[in-house]
Amino acid sequence: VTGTTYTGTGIDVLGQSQTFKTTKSGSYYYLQDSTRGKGIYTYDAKNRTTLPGSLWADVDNVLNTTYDRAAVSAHVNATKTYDFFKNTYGRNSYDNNGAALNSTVHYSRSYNNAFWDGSKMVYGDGDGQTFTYLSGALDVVAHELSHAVTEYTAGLIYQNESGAINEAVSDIFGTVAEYSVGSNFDWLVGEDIYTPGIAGDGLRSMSNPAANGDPDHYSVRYTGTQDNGGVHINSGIVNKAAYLLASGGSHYGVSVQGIGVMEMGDIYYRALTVYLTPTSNFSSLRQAVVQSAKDLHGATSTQAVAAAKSFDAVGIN
Ligand SMILES: Cc1cccc(C(=O)O)c1OC(=O)C1CC1
Ligand SMILES: [Ca+2]
Ligand SMILES: [Zn+2]
Repeated sequence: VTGTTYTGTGIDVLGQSQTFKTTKSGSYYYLQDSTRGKGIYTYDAKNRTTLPGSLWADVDNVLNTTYDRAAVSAHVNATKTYDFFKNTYGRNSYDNNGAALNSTVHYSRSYNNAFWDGSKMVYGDGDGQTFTYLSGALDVVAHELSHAVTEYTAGLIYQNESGAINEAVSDIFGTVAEYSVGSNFDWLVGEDIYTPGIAGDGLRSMSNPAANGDPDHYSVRYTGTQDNGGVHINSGIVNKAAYLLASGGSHYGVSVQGIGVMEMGDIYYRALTVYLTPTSNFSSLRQAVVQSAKDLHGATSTQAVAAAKSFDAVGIN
């Protein structure tokens, strides 16, 4: 809408008070932040499946109802993710040209899912057991937006090894975003909105993929056809390598020197945007990450050595 920028207030899915940019037009305040790129827009699907739904309109710029929470989280977490990519990597939205960030919440009924549909992020409410409102987690929002970044850069095909890299890239930047601009950092994915009745678990674990039954070494990779050839399963192998590169540790008898979360993120961002292609497999990912570490830190740097070791530790040559 065309209007005037205001600062709205509200409560998010996690019960935290938030402020965010809104646009007043006529007698409504809309969840439209016109201060970032071509804008951040949050829509309401009203528990149906027609997309994008209607731009979220509020009468008093105060979003404190239970129904409002999913929208507050989607808008705030999209804002935080926009700022993360801009401030950390100099990337202006997913297309690096300020593309509008569109999110839809209250999609369908009890929908245990979140996805990037090629032009917008879509979040279900969850069924209250397996998931609560999926926009409530920064690492989930950044995961979904990272799918868009991947589409505009490496274009990793969403199946088999290239698809597992696509998924791991989203888990990696979801976690780096949580470390950089979020709160309660951990190596779990989606912990803030997964099984609200159970503490300490996540949809996936990057530090210990096996905790969720996912592989943490190439020798135990999934080779079946489910999940587009295991894109959310074999991502555990790459997630483990990224975790080891950031935090260090010993795995399958291989010791890795940790270089920190942000330096790991910088290396994977360069690999994604400079070297990876739609058909990259795990072996080409190793080459891309090691080369990126050399580009950024030097051929014989600690970072380059650790990058190679992190792939040795998960059996990728
Ligand atoms: C919950 C869910 C189901 C299916 C696909 C995805 C997907 O976006 O790949 C998905 O969202 C996530 O994985 C986010 C990180 C928690
Ligand atoms: Ca997390
Ligand atoms: Zn994903």
